[in-house]
Amino acid sequence: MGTWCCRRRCSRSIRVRRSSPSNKRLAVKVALLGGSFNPPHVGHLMAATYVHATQGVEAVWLMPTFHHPFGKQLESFEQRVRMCDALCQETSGWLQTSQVEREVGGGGRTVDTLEFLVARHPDIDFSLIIGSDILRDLPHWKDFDRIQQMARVLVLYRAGYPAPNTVGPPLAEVSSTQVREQLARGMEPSELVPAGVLKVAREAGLFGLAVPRFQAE
Ligand SMILES: Nc1ncnc2c1ncn2[C@@H]1O[C@H](COP(=O)(O)OP(=O)(O)OP(=O)(O)O)[C@@H](O)[C@H]1O
Ligand SMILES: O=C(O)c1ccc[n+]([C@@H]2O[C@H](COP(=O)([O-])O)[C@@H](O)[C@H]2O)c1
Repeated sequence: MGTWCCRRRCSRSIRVRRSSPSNKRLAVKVALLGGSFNPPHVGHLMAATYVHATQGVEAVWLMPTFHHPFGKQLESFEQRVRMCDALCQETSGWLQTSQVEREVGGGGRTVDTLEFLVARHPDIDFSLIIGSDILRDLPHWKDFDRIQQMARVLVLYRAGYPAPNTVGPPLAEVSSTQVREQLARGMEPSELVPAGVLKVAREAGLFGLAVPRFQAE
């Protein structure tokens, strides 16, 4: 049995078991959590952990957007990848960052990313995680029907956004917007963001944070 990694240039070289492509029952199951991750927070970690714990997937890939389809202004892709990697450090290795959206390029539409991933990894069964807040945006997504043909879509109940047919209990009431607001007010959002993620943000001076003048070697 060989090993298999989330992508050729995975930002973290964690590997999971590889299944035989000829035996669908042994296919690797991977859930994708796409997002801006500006910054990643404990809500993302809880969402990924819930899916990993209950939905029979071996890995969850965080997929930071390269070009946001709706033109959101974000910190650089590289810094968001670094923060996602720091979030992944909170797990035993089943949570990984995928930089696939940089590779796919284009308008950052999820259907295009999925087409790319399905072609690259014929031996993987993909699920797509979305929070229930996203449901209101779906009419503006490109080809959501096609997405549903390629992946099982898991709609998690994001606290504050009740909707029919969500999976699981309400998850944390936390957002990147709330984190950015706290940082802008000079607060330390240490209850919303893992310390390792905040460290990356501080060291890089993201979200208007002052870059420390002296950093330990
Ligand atoms: N607290 C949460 N509970 C459940 N799902 C979440 C939560 N936070 C984010 N998600 C889901 O994670 C995905 C990526 O979210 P995103 O990176 O845009 O974070 P966000 O907190 O919604 O950011 P922002 O406040 O900047 O809009 C989306 O599918 C979103 O619904
Ligand atoms: O495919 C689309 O048309 C589409 C439109 C808007 C958003 N998305 C994706 O939805 C995910 C969550 O988006 P957001 O705005 O909550 O960060 C992220 O992976 C986006 O690329 C996808």
